[in-house]
Amino acid sequence: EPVEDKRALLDFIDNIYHSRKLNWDEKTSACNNWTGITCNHDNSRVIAVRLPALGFRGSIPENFLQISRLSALQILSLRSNGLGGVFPSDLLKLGDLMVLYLQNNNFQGPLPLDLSVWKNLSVLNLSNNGFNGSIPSSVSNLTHLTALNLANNSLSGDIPDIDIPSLQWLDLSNNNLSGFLPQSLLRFPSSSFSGNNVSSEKPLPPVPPPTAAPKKHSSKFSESAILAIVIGSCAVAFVSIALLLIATNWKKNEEGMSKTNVSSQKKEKSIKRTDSQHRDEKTRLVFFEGCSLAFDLEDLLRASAEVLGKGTFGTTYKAALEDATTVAVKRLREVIAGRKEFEQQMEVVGSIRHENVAPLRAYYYSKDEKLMVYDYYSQGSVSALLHAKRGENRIPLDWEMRLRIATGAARGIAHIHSHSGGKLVHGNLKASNIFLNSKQYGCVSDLGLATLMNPIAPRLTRTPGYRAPEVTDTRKPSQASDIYSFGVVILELLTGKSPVHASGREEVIHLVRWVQSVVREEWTGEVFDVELLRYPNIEEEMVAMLQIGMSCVARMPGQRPKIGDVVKMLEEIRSVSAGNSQSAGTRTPGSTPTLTPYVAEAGSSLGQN
Ligand SMILES: Nc1ncnc2c1ncn2[C@@H]1O[C@H](COP(=O)(O)OP(=O)(O)OP(=O)(O)O)[C@@H](O)[C@H]1O
Repeated sequence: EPVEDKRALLDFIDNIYHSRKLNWDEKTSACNNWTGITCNHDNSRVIAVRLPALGFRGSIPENFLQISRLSALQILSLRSNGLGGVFPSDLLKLGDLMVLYLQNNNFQGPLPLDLSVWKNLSVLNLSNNGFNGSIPSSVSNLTHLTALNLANNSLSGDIPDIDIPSLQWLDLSNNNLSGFLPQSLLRFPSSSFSGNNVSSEKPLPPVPPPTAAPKKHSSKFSESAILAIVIGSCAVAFVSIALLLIATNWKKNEEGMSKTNVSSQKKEKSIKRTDSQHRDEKTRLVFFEGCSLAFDLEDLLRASAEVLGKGTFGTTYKAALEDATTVAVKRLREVIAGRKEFEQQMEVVGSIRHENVAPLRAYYYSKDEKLMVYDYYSQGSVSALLHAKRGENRIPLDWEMRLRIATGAARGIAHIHSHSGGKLVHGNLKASNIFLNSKQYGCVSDLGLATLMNPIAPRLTRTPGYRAPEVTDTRKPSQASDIYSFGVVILELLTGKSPVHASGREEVIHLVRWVQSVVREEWTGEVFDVELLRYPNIEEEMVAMLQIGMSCVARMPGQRPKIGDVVKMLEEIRSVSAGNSQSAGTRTPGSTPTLTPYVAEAGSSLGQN
């Protein structure tokens, strides 16, 4: 047990107001039981203290770090608390510190003049406080710094020449800084300095791009590329520790246990000591794009991880990263694929960049844990947008939006279907896997997992109604079955009904069969969502979309259109009607396009049911 470290922590917590209770008890093991505490491999020292958003008030007790107490600390997070007072000078005793998060507090006064004690510091985030005075020039002595965030303070004066080649992420915005930008900082985007009075106009020779800059896009992953990205730009040890801890933490939460996984701590230690050849399998967190550098995932996830829902393939969590970014982390269950196959598939999925496909940002694979990290879509999925109950902050989806959702999603699917030599299949299309991109077009997510999963086990949780009739537990999804599932989504957008839903008479209705039978009875108008009836002159467009949806759900895979044709047909809906827009208001009754071919097909497929 790290007796002195434990004492220091208890002194700290006893002398500061905090609104959230901690389970720190003198009699229990700090290394194994205490929230927010991580120890080294033999539990002799505390190496990380993460206490975000605990409702601390007041200033950090002075001198709580007497000689040698907590001196092995590498990670300290006290972010998002109400801590005030001047910069806690005790922290300058922590010579091993690598990550310091004090953002979102009420600290005041100047920054310490001499920062050079932090010779290993990699991430420093002091943003959103009330620090004033100038930025100490000793910042340049932090030669291992990769991320520096001093945004939203009251810092003034000139910006010092922070010539640190390892620095990849810098934010000094919204202070009172002035003067000229030093040459060493011209490589950072202007947003790093916005909200100040600094000028970069001084004529200066151009600076070559930094050699240690993160690789922005990486679609091909050699071992060394993965390492370069992860170690070079992301402070790998922290992120991997973080993931290990999230993993154990989530497990803990689920199992109601509160035991820290000591063996993973041992692994974490070995990760830091070893190089690529000896990399433990648990270090494999792979980012697909230059990652945000202050990415202390564990710290942030633990503060605000929230379950978004359970799906076929696992549970998805919402997690806040660094204050502004939020990600969705999908924790996969029932993966039957081996490591190699899994990684290969992730590489394929992660290399897809298209505005209508939700980008996979990172993944993590270990024997016990498989995670996928996506952007978080705050508007929620199309399923949520369509089916949320009235009053639940629901914005009704107007017709334009439904058209954009269908068109965008179809373009995304077309991109997926053209990938990998035309062999890639989405495999899990449904409204809860379609989101809105920044242009408010549909954007498909969650692709390419079907081949990695146990086809039998997830049956219980599979959302019914989207699966093409030919897809069975032994027959894997195909591009044609994607088209069927997408057809169901189109029908869902048109009818506002879930693919399988209870009718008033407690009867289960299958959307596809219901639409087919209504159309066959020539009551076409009855299928459309009542919410759409308030928009004038859209019947023609709705009927055109219904025809597309119905062709996609044809019973025989060979009869379904290819996605390229679906995209074209969807795009034509608008361009045709845009051309007609003048006459639309004076359209004569009876000019609605006929449904005859689809009625015939619907009839025959119903017959086969
Ligand atoms: N990136 C994201 N942003 C916002 N919400 C998301 C994100 N990814 C998933 N969700 C939501 O979280 C919930 C759970 O998603 P998840 O993908 O785990 O299950 P699902 O979509 O219901 O089923 P499946 O596992 O078959 O995809 C769903 O409501 C989904 O819309």
